[in-house]
Amino acid sequence: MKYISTRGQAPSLDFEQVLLTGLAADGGLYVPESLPTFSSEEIAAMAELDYPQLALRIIEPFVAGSIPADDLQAILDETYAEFRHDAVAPLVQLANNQWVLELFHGPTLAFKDFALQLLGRLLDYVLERKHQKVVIMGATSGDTGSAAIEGCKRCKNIDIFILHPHGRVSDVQRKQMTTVVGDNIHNLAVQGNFDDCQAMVKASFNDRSFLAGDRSLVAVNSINWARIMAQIVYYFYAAVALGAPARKIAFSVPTGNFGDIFAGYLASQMGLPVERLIIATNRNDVLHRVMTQGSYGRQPLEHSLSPSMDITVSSNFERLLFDLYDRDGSAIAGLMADFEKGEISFSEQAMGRARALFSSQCVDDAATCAQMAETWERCEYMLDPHSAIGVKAAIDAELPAGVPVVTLATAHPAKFPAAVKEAGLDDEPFLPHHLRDLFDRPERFEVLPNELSAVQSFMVDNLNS
Ligand SMILES: Cc1ncc(COP(=O)(O)O)c(C=O)c1O
Ligand SMILES: N[C@@H](CCOP(=O)(O)O)C(=O)O
Repeated sequence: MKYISTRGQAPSLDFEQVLLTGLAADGGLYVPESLPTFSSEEIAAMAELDYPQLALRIIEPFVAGSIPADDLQAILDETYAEFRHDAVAPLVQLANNQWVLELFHGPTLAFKDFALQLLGRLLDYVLERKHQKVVIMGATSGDTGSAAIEGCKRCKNIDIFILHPHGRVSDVQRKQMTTVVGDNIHNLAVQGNFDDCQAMVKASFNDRSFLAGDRSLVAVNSINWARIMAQIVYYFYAAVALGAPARKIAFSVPTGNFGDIFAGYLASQMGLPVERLIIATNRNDVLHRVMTQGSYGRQPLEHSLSPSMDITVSSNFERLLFDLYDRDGSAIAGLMADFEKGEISFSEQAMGRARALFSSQCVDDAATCAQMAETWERCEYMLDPHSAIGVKAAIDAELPAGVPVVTLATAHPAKFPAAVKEAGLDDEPFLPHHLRDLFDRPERFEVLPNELSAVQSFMVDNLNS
């Protein structure tokens, strides 16, 4: 399997190379040159597989040539054995044709664990064999950071630097990152917002010269292809459990960086019968504006009750654009250059293609709280604010009668106790046992100004030899 850049000017890479990088040299994002596809019979047969077996079935074609299937299965078994639910990603029914797919049973209580606990192990496997050390740089609005640290903390060939917006992640999210102590783990609280942190990460990938020596810079954000790849699996898992391929399934996906929903798009391109992908945003609604107005522009970032989705530059949207524009790298390079200068508009043809599969909804904080309260009162089911945005969008979506809609429940409510309180729920969310003493653990993090040079100097000064 070869991977090519969305901007058409970078060398193509194999899986091992794409795992060990971030942005392509031309500033684009790597995508597979072609996708594996599954027939209806093959999809029906997936019902027999448990989660790690299904993961092998979906992931193996993307990895082929880099990691032998037996080794990959062992890595997948170990990764998902760590989850706290036998089904790994259980489905819960909230109402007729309304389901949630609980993606928060991993060690750090968010869907990021599905990809990042695997990514850590894949990196460890590859780096050990290559006797290579790398530097990881990642930006987080709260969840990627802890999942990446948890996934990589055992890898002695990695130094990991995670940038989070100072004071803008929940206390639980911050503690989950900053209480993991190790010489190779560095938490940087940047005096800016998530967009600032993500821009610094991208700038560092675009010019890696600040890292003297031969250490490669590796991404843990969803700009790394392996992140997206791992997230395709649970779309198949949920859809098959609800009767695919004999019937179509819709998904509602709380969206920020467009990584999770892009994985759903890929599942549909690989043969899964998907009726609709609902882009559910908080009031940072750049993607909802794309769908309703056909234009994409920068907006001031607003802080909301769903902080992990406080994002206004949605990285992976470029990967979808690449397909919407017939995989024309120079068209994408042109669009992204214009986006740097201001608002861009998309062609009628591109928007028509997008609207054939995607719809969107923006859910503000008041509606988020109302949905959390309604679901709690009706089924005693506690949603986290991000998942509540997905459920609200699922309920409001106009779908053909009888089509089940699955909302991806992307985080555990105990990560966001303030939002649960604000929603007026008469119960508290409890952290699972392994995190019960989280607030007693000592923290370590560095507060840095919102300046690239300060962040890069910190990284260089704190690299382990
Ligand atoms: C809890 C939670 N839900 C939803 C999202 C949105 O996912 P994505 O960025 O892949 O669109 C994120 C992170 O961005 C998240 O942390
Ligand atoms: N919500 C994310 C933001 C980063 O997105 P990613 O999927 O590109 O890593 C977070 O919690 O950090």
